[in-house]
Amino acid sequence: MTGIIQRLLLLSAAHRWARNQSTCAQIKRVSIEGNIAVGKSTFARLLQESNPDWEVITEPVSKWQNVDHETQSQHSSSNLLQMMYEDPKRWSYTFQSFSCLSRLRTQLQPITPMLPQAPKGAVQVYERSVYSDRYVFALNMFKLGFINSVEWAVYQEYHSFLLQQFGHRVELEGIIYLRASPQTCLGRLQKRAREEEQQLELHYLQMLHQRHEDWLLNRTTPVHSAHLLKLPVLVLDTEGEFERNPEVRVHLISKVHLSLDSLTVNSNQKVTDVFASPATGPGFPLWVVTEDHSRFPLLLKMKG
Ligand SMILES: Nc1ncnc2c1ncn2[C@@H]1O[C@H](COP(=O)(O)OP(=O)(O)OP(=O)(O)O)[C@@H](O)[C@H]1O
Ligand SMILES: Nc1nc(=O)c2ncn([C@H]3C[C@H](O)[C@@H](CO)O3)c2[nH]1
Repeated sequence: MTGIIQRLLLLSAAHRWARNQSTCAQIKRVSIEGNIAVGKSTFARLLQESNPDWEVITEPVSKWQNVDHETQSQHSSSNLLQMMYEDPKRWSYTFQSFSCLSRLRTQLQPITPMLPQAPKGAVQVYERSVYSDRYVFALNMFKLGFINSVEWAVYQEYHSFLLQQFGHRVELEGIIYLRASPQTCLGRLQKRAREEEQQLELHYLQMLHQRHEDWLLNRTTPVHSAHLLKLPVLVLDTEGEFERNPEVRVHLISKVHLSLDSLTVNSNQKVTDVFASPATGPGFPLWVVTEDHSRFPLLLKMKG
């Protein structure tokens, strides 16, 4: 009984909190998009270094390189990224299902507890998103004939369904598009020399470049949510060296700051539940769930 009363009190306090100063309304979520090897990870690292308060979430590449499975009761691990590049017709659909799932999982992760207290505003930066999964890569694999029309229909159906179900939880407030020519990306890809990418040709990067241009610049790619249509896109020219050139770096990072300042964030959500943190150790003991199923740490200043 005491438990129920405590829960009700907490819920009502959480409602007050949500009305007054919704933490979720202060978090800006952006994804960094761009061609293979354009410099997303590098730029994400530089953003993190200049904004230690931000939460930068990298692309789950290692998950794709190590898919655990059982073969005749033996534990095994396979490199799906490599399999997809070696035999795209056989593995592209499997790859897109898995990459989409892993991106969804990443975007649904609870925020780090200290993020809402970031003095200059809470920002989450994702390296790619469930959106590029569909409107760049899966679409490209379909156009190349590596995903057939049935697979494409199935992928689109569950992608739309998942996005509809998770609603605001997977929405972004903006996109940073790192833009460079496919030739430049090929040069960086060769310099990085990731083993699985050795066979990649300029033509593939040219196609991916066009998918990015159509989605983010020309806005001619049909998208399936009104939110995406309105999403602000910051285009950064990354043709030049920014890794070692501090002037270019500062210029690009200040552009990100400027555009983040102008972004509006997601609207206040009603609190529907409150729960104790499952994690041990320091952090926030209480979390709230909002009507769109998002979870946020409860930052309450309880009166008297
Ligand atoms: N502006 C730049 N100028 C020159 N080299 C760069 C620049 N940005 C990144 N690089 C180099 O290019 C290579 C690829 O960069 P990075 O791994 O950041 O690309 P990415 O976009 O994250 O790749 P992926 O699409 O595979 O995730 C790295 O060797 C990096 O050091
Ligand atoms: N087919 C396919 N679909 C995706 O959604 C996707 N996302 C990333 N990649 C490839 C690009 C880099 O080689 C490597 C790391 O970004 O993984 C993808 N490939």
